Amino acid sequence: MGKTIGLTGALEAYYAAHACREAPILAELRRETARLGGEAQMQIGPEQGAFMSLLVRLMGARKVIEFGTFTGYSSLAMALAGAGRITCADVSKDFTDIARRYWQKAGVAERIDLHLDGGNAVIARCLAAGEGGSYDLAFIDADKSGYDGYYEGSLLLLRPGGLILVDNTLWDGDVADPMKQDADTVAIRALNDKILADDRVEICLVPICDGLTMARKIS
Ligand SMILES: C[S@@+](CC[C@H](N)C(=O)[O-])C[C@H]1O[C@@H](n2cnc3c(N)ncnc32)[C@H](O)[C@@H]1O
Repeated sequence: MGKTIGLTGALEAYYAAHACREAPILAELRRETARLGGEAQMQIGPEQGAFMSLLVRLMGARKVIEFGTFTGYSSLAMALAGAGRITCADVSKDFTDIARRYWQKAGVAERIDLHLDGGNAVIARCLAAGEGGSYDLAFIDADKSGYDGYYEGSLLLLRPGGLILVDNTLWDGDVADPMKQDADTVAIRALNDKILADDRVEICLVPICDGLTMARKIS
């Protein structure tokens, strides 16, 4: 067995109470997003937001691209951590209207470029604008069938030493259940296998929230 502790019951509650301090504006966005109902479960957890904020700060990440913005939690967390320019791709105006409101409220809106478009179109636009090799960090959290394309696009957009974060790589446990053969699970499993064998990156799959894979572009 591995060494990663399972979080259930009292320990899970203890972890939730001690994992991080959530900024008031992020907590407010979490409360507003919860009012959407079931869709709110798409939002990253506060501990993941804190982890990503630390990574942005530790790397001094200035230029970030995000696939899947939803109501803006991850982008807001990274902007508050000092990311200087965040390119966001999302296809939903309704969800990202909420994000825009919170970016304004937090005073970071001028540092975020939202493209209301699919992730692949945004990659193509960034590459056509000569931005290949210029990003510090990419966060992949959009449609699961698109993950492989966003991963390959991120490798083109990142500088050597840049970091890709791939969300949901444990997919609620379904990746380890051979009975689960739906398209999203199959896509995530395939990408996990590919990243594990990919010598373009150094990796660690961190079992935070729904699983977050860190892949550092080597050269
Ligand atoms: C899991 S949510 C993102 C959560 C967000 N990172 C956060 O912290 O709250 C996934 C988002 O991907 C968006 N999406 C779906 N298909 C997409 C596509 N082809 N390109 C870009 N975004 C897409 C959805 O509209 C949704 O807002």
